[in-house]
Amino acid sequence: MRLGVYGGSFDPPHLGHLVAASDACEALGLSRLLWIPSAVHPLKGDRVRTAPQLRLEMVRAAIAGDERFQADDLELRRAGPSYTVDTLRELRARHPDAELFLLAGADLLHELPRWREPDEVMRLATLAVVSREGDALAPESPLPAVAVRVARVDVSSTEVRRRAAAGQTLRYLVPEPVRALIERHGLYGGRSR
Ligand SMILES: Nc1ncnc2c1ncn2[C@@H]1O[C@H](COP(=O)(O)OP(=O)(O)OP(=O)(O)O)[C@@H](O)[C@H]1O
Ligand SMILES: O=C(O)c1ccc[n+]([C@@H]2O[C@H](COP(=O)([O-])O)[C@@H](O)[C@H]2O)c1
Repeated sequence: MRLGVYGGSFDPPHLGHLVAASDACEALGLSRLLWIPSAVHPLKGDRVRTAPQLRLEMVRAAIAGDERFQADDLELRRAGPSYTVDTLRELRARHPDAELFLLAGADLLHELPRWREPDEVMRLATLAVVSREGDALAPESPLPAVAVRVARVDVSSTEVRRRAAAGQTLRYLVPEPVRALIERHGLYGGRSR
């Protein structure tokens, strides 16, 4: 089985994540893609404010109905920072025969050497670097990785949070059930519609 691993803060999940995940599934021929919200981000730490359980709930709402996608709370069940190497070890133990693909945006490529045990991360999984159409070609990377071309959807969680705080609509940037959760819980300090 070719198993994809998509980790992130997902604060909140948005259409950019969904299009990238869907295109990567097709391009890599994945049987399944696990969406894994981080509990404590190893580098951002407490800067991710929204409660992990709520981010998990938003991920579940975002991917509902797509049988290729599955949310996994394994990082939420672990204490301490959510190191990717620990996640991959756990998945390797759970699926000894699976080939693991770690999806990462091109923006993560330069910070990867600062991750915990980057060599082990690269041994446990094939790094699949998601780059969007129109991106400048990635600078020469010393890391072995496959490049996955995905459609460009220029949305970020930062932009969604900014709009929510400003009371602007989030329609068409996040899936409708995610928008409803943001509204219901009054997330990001605004009255988004
Ligand atoms: N619009 C997008 N298209 C494709 N991939 C994306 C997009 N936005 C984020 N990603 C990728 O999704 C993964 C998880 O990202 P994350 O949850 O931090 O979202 P983000 O939008 O980058 O958040 P923030 O704006 O808070 O930094 C990362 O690998 C990131 O590169
Ligand atoms: O393992 C590490 O040291 C490490 C350091 C930084 C980020 N990560 C993981 O990278 C994924 C994407 O992070 P981000 O910054 O896009 O939210 C997320 O699953 C993080 O837990 C992992």
